[in-house]
Amino acid sequence: MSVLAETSPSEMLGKKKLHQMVDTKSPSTFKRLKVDATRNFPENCGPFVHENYGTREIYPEFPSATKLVKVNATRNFPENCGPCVLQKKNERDTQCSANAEIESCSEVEMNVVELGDPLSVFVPKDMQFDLAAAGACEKEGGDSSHLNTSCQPTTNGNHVLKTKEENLMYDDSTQLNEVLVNQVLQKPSTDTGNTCDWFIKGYPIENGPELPAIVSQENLIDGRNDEPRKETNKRVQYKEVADDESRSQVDSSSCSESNSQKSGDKTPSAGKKGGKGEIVQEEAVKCPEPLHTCKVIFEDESAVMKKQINLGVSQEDLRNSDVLCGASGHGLLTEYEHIQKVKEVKETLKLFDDEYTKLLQEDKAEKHEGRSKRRIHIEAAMNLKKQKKWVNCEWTFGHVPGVQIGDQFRKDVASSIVDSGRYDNEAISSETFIYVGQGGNPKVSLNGRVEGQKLEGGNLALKNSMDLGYPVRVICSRQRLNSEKSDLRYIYDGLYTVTKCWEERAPTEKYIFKFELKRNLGQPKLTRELVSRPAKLVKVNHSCVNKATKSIMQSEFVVDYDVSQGKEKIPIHVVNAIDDEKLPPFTYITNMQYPDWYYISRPQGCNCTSGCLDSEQCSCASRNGGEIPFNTRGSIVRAQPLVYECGPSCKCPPSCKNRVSQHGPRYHLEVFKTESRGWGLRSRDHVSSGSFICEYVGELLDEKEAENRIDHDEYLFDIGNYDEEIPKRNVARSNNLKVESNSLMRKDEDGFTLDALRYGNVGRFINHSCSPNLYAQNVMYYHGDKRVPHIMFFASESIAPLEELTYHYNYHIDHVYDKNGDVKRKNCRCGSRKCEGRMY
Ligand SMILES: C[S@@+](CC[C@H](N)C(=O)[O-])C[C@H]1O[C@@H](n2cnc3c(N)ncnc32)[C@H](O)[C@@H]1O
Repeated sequence: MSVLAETSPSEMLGKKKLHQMVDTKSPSTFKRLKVDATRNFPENCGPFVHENYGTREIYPEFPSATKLVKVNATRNFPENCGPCVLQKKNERDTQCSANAEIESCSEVEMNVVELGDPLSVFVPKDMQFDLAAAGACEKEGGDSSHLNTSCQPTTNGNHVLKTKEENLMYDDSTQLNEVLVNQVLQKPSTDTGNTCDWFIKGYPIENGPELPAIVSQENLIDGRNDEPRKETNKRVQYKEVADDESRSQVDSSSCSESNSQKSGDKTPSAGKKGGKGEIVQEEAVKCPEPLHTCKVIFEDESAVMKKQINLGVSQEDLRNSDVLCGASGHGLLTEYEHIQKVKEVKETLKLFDDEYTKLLQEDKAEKHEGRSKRRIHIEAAMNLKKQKKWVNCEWTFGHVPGVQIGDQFRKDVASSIVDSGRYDNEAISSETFIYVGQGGNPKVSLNGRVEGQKLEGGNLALKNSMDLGYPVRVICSRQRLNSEKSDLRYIYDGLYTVTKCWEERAPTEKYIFKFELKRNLGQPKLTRELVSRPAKLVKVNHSCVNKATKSIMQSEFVVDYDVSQGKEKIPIHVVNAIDDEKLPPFTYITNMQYPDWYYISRPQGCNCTSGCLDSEQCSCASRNGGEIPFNTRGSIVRAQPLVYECGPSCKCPPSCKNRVSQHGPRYHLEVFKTESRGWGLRSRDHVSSGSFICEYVGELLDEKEAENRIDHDEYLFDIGNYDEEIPKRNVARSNNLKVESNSLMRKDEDGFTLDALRYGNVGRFINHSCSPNLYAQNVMYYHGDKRVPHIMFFASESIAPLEELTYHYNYHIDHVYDKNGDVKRKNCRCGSRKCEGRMY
């Protein structure tokens, strides 16, 4: 036997194996060690812990707990407590935080979301355009301050992804691209009374009656172009839509009888069927009230339904409409909405300007008296907020509705952007620049201490934007020559995409993040009247920069785009920024490989057809002490000796909330080469505490076979060694449901081992750390043999993106032996402050 307790001489021959943690950090599985597993689960440490700035608060939602427990948030597994699970969004998660953001305008401050916060970048003046030289900003009164309070939901990744979907709203599942345009406002046209003059952008209507009075916005755009717009051969046809269906897709309450009648006039659908390749239009109703939902099905995405309404908006405004150029982040604003937004924003800017000017005068007077410390732009913004004059309070990707390229603002703009101007950004060309991440800037350090930048806050957000391909708004700053500092102007430059990001050593010797941003195509240029392009173009050789600085994120370091070869739902990249080594070969498997001799016994499943909602009735929950061990977000509530998930023998659906780890990894995991520990594993996403990471999958070996493999023991993992004891207070909740015996009756000779050397999954790359952020959880779901539980890794704390994922191997020093019975030693290189120096 490989890992031996002090006492048994017969066990002095054997191999080293990997083990789950057995100390206070996780349930015990360690063979032949006497470990009191119950001390992980004391009576006084309840479930459902909520992290909030060091105070973890029990979340009463599920199942029932009401007390507050103060826990040192930096510890993985407090001695008396299981893993801490984020249960409830904190206040910042759910509320518009524009106040706080505006108040804290000191440097680049971008709201951070756990995943994918597309954001705005402020480009400081030293790489900006010389507007004064170009004669811009001459009109004092014409410049407006901008008050665009994009209150970003500072929330978890799921929310943001959802937001993205809400904005994109393309449904690939349909044969035709289907675009749901929410809240398409339809107001009475001034010249036609209660009618809505819809038109289809740019396409000739061949099959089907003509639409009335089509004044395409695109025609207006074409008018400014010398180039004639190409005619397309796309045909527009209409699908027959039953009145009922039509009405239900628009707002039935507001579009009643007259709509259905007029749909006969306006929708040339009657009698025509939408065939393959046809555009199918399903709305074309006249509606005196705003529609709430208007369903439009297009042959392709570029056919955008628009509405021309005389709103007193000049053609100039319309020409500047970048929606028409496809530059909008989501491209789904109708002309009407856009024009409305432009008006709205302009009005708000004007109000802000007035308020700002008023306060400026007051301030000047106070300064004169030597008593002013006011931040008037914030005051002005807050005054407008009180008057409920803020606009664009929803988070949106892409352009801010109503803000057009070239718009100038007097002071700090969207809540996500704050003046910087002190970072060494570099312009590469008129379309590309290198943006330096936030933090670690000696120019802004208050205490003179300069620290390396971290992949958090705005830096993380930018990286996420890169990964997700989200557009980033860029705002440039400039100060007019010979003008006062208060006359700093910001100019909206449009959308950019983060194309690269890397880490490099700054002159301060600290590491900083750099991001390459490229201007999105199809956007109106900042014209010469507005800006002149940067005078100083600094040429940077990217590859040199990256190689010299050991970039960890460049695609050139990706040695494999999916080590799982499509077997996992989310591809797993392999990156090596250290040397030229490739990943040693192995066969990727996603399920434990059972030997022929092993009999897979089926457990008795639950009968909950509706998804184990009633944890008191579910027999799987009863095995877990009457509780579903996961919260509503699928995070494990606490470490347990054994967790029972529902499985193939259960009647509940795959979506049952008691099936978490069996669905495989949910995060973008990445195998990467470490400096001194071979390959390791990390997540490109933020991981919240209690989240499932992956299983440790390998060949199942019996004791004898494991001994045979002692010379190649790097990937051996002893399993099934644990004391199963469910805390009494939980058992008490199991009512009269049958609870299986908790006694494991484990004998040493029953030992099983997993070997992931030849066959394994991503779990085989997880290294040991003396300060781990994962723990190994025994989970049962597939079979009923408790000697062979699944080894599932869960996060024992929140983990930042790209932080290495580790667990404690739990070797006992001087108790790992080689084939000859000699003690084996291995130094630990986990690098943590608590490192014990030796792994075994
Ligand atoms: C399961 S493998 C982990 C993946 C491995 N690093 C690789 O390259 O495939 C275990 C082996 O990784 C190395 N290792 C893991 N954690 C380590 C640590 N903290 N210090 C030194 N070596 C470590 C040891 O060689 C160990 O036997």
